[in-house]
Amino acid sequence: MASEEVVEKCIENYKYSFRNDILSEKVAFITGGGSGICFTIAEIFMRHGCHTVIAGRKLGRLQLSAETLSKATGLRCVPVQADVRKPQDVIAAIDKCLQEFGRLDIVINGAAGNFLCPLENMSFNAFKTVLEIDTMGTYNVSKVAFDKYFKDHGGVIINISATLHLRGNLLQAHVGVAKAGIGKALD
Ligand SMILES: CC/C=C\C/C=C\C/C=C\C/C=C\C/C=C\C/C=C\C=C\C(=O)SCCNC(=O)CCNC(=O)[C@H](O)C(C)(C)COP(=O)(O)OP(=O)(O)OC[C@H]1O[C@@H](n2cnc3c(N)ncnc32)[C@H](O)[C@@H]1OP(=O)(O)O
Ligand SMILES: NC(=O)C1=CN([C@@H]2O[C@H](COP(=O)(O)OP(=O)(O)OC[C@H]3O[C@@H](n4cnc5c(N)ncnc54)[C@H](OP(=O)(O)O)[C@@H]3O)[C@@H](O)[C@H]2O)C=CC1
Repeated sequence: MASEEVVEKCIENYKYSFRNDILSEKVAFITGGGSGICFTIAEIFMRHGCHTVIAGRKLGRLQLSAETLSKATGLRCVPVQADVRKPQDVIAAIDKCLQEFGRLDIVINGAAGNFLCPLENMSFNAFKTVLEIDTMGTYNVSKVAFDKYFKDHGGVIINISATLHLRGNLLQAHVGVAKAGIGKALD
């Protein structure tokens, strides 16, 4: 692990609002599950009986997060390196999930990119990068999950959006556009 990496922490004294086995033996594929909000989504799913695959670009952090999650919950968490902008990575990652668990029930599209930048200073590539991660990444993962498993077995896709696109938002026009694409086109 690189020394600057933040070690994600699980919830202390987790209190159940739903039955603790409500996701028993289900499998969730969670992009962005190595950190932040989606790490905690993975944790809560696991506390309710769900095995998980967490996907992102930084394998070291994913491995550490998977160990932390499995230790806290007693469930399996498989870390997979994949850049959601690259269809071949996504195909390999969903294949890995199906090899490990033989099923897929839930996809969480949480991988995202953001930085604060006025539009007047933003490069072509900066704007494109955020759209490719958030919007195209969501499409890529959803398409592969559907083609490889959901088409025949059904399943649930949850896309993590934001409220940035509902009104104008200073310094985050790129993310507003990307999240609007998720909200309007893919829901
Ligand atoms: C929430 C804002 C996030 C960070 C800002 C920091 C502090 C926040 C302070 C206050 C917050 C205030 C309000 C927030 C309110 C609401 C938030 C709502 C929604 C949040 C949505 C989120 O998605 S949060 C998740 C954030 N997490 C991440 O972004 C992690 C992953 N990010 C990355 O990997 C990189 O940041 C990346 C998105 C740039 C992608 O990496 P990579 O593919 O390696 O790309 P690069 O080659 O590095 O860059 C590609 C082009 O983008 C240009 N670039 C990169 N950073 C900046 C920058 N800071 N400003 C301007 N341009 C930037 C880069 O130069 C490249 O362009 P070129 O033309 O040079 O090629
Ligand atoms: N934080 C906030 O205030 C808000 C967040 N959101 C949304 O919630 C979700 C989680 O955000 P948050 O927890 O803050 O962010 P984090 O920065 O902790 O998480 C972003 C995750 O996305 C992964 N990721 C980024 N780019 C790629 C890529 N190209 N391929 C695969 N994985 C990638 C990162 O992993 P890695 O670096 O390993 O690739 C990281 O784990 C996002 O969808 C965000 O837009 C919505 C509203 C507000």
